Amino acid sequence: MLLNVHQLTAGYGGEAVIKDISLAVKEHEIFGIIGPNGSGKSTLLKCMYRGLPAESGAIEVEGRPLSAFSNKELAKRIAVLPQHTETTFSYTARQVVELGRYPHQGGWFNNAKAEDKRIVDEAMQETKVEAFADLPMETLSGGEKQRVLLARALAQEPQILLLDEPTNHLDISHQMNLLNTLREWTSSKKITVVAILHDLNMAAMFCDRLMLLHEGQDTGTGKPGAVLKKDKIEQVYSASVQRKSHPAVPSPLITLTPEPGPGMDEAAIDRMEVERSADLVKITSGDYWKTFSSSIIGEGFGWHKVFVNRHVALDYNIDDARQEYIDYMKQKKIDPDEAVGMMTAARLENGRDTRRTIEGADVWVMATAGVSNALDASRAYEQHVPMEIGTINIWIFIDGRLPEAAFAQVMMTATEAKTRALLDRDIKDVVSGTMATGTSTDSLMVAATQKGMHHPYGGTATVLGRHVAKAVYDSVYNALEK
Ligand SMILES: Nc1ncnc2c1ncn2[C@@H]1O[C@H](COP(=O)(O)OP(=O)(O)OP(=O)(O)O)[C@@H](O)[C@H]1O
Repeated sequence: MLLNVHQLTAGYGGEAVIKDISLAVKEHEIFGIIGPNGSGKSTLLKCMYRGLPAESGAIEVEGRPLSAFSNKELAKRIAVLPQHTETTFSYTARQVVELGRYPHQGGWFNNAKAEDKRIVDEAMQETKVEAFADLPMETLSGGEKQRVLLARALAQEPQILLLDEPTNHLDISHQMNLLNTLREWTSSKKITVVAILHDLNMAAMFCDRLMLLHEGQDTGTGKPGAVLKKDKIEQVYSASVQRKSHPAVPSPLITLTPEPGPGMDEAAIDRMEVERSADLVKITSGDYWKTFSSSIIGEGFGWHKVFVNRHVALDYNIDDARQEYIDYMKQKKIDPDEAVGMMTAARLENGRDTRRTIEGADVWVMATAGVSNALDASRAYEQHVPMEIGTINIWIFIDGRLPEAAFAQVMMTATEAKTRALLDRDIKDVVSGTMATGTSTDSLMVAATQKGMHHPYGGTATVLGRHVAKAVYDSVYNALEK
């Protein structure tokens, strides 16, 4: 282990701020320290660079006690980016970076050698601060200063970089750049990073391991996914959070949940406004519904309050259908960010809806069903039918609270019920002649108020699932009558 901390207790004026902390940082890893304000993160980091003596316990670098290193020896191994840096003299940015070479020099920096110059240049390039080289530090912005100080730490060519909130003052793009650069340096420059980070999501994405401090104690060290547990974060930070997966990388994503505002009133479904014409069916709600949808607009999970099913010609074929739909919505004075939008070539007036309010479930289903391109899913691989907007579009509104898994279960339940309606209406695959299970362009949306009755599951074994299934079956079956 490169850096070992054994049962460290330290603080100020005889009062322990961090208690019995042990950790071992491996070579070339990024080790993150997280925790609320005042939990002792900076105090722990200070001990690691000998900025604060330990009351008890020990710290070793390369197996040697920290106290055994001369200042210069230590500075060749450890560079620090502290939280607050006051520069009393007026240095230019370049002079500040040159200070980083001090531990490697025989004397002061006026005898800087070519090698030092090269390293300073490189550090300034890496942190993109060459443009401010000759400007006095005090004229730089907070983020620019931060990058110059990082260049100084880098110019020190340390094995270990200790960073106290390195992303402080940096905008999101520079935060991302810095953390990407640090990750890259762990392999290209073989450095090891210990960083205090406030942004839990950045910490999760960039750190190999995290330590979560709470009131000076380690609440657990490990991989980000293991440390950033919802219950633990809520307890340590006294905040209500949601934990999800990052949509693009395998990393947890922690989001704050604000105190609930004035919620939806009772009978949310009854208060929705329905507008019907040959061109569109539009349902408007005063409140946002949590939606899970396969639609062209408002797809995936989201929160929406306008629901549009739009009629298009059977030969509708536009390259950028999404953009065309957005333009259509704008023309109709509908905000596409607030809307779920589907399209169909089926006649909207043949659409059917079913309301079921029994056994505590309150479900409303609307379906339009065109079956010109009905097909048997098990035979679809044989077919080369051009995609038409035939389409069975189904909307399911639920006045209740559902976890995300229940949204997926409701989708399955609804799909099964839809298929049964097609079988009972004797709808055939237009190519194979076998029984159709759907059409090639069906769409489905589940919307829930996320208030009131809790429905943990949405399968057909549940009250919710049974009523969704029946309402979908009836709506699709009756819509197919025409
Ligand atoms: N020089 C000091 N003298 C006395 N008390 C101090 C000193 N520095 C910090 N403390 C106290 O030690 C506790 C931990 O502070 P520390 O700076 O280590 O917390 P932190 O987790 O880094 O907080 P933050 O997220 O706010 O930066 C705080 O209660 C703080 O007031």
